[in-house]
Amino acid sequence: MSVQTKATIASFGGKLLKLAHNATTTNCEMGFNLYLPPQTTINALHKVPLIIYLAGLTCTGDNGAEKGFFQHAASQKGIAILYPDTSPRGLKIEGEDDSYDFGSGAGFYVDATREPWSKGYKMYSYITSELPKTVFENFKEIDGERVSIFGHSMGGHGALTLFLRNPGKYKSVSAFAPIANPINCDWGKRAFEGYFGEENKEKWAEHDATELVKKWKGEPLDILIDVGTADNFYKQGQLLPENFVNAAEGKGKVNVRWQDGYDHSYFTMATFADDHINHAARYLLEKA
Ligand SMILES: N[C@@H](CCC(=O)N[C@@H](CS)C(=O)NCC(=O)O)C(=O)O
Repeated sequence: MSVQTKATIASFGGKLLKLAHNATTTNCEMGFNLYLPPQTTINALHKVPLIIYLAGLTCTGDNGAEKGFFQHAASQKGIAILYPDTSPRGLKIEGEDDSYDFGSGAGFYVDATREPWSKGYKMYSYITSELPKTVFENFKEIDGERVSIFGHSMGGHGALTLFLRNPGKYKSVSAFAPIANPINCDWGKRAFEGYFGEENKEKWAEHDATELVKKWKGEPLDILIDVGTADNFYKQGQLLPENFVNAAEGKGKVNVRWQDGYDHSYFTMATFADDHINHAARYLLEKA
């Protein structure tokens, strides 16, 4: 599985690589970004852990890499960052590019079971399996045994659900403004109806962080979540973090920090980026 390098950009002493590969799960070429911290160039034998950043609606792998400021702390800690795209592109499915919250840019990190989306909208398999396998094969400086995950909005939903569905696969999880209970908000209902079908409510629950956390039987949780008090999507009831916190009662620590005056944008993420990388670093470096 070869990877094509489109650009190499110096960033915080390391390298941000703009890459692409032909993915079989999503049936198209997928672009992604990979940040290699300075530790990998200083000593090629030094293996670094990886954190996967899942972006939100309308995003590609570029948004987090260019506006999240995650490379700052990652370069200090010696952590690589993988920035995937949020959906397949150009599958020529009717209506694919018509709305910002469904289809391209809105894969919701699920494997669609409903036609025609089931042809390539397999972002769950792509993120949990095909993409990391490709990265570990092509970049030997990354330690495939030490991987964490985090994300924003739709990507926060992705990070929480991938972590909760795969106990032990990821060393830690955190999120900015996650869609924490998609089966009960408009964004989630639209996506799950489209990708799974209206009738398939069991499948909906399998990809809902609030439903999943109720069933959690793994290690005590330690989840960091930032939500801005000026986040319009929170105010519209798209995020529902309180439902997640209530459902996680007795399962460990869910630290929701209400950030006064902050909105849904990348300014919020850039501001608290270091905290999320440091949260992951505790599990990827100190407890590993
Ligand atoms: N276009 C949508 C908003 C979409 C949106 O805010 N997307 C967030 C993730 S949910 C984002 O990160 N956008 C890209 C950016 O800010 O760089 C609207 O106008 O309501």
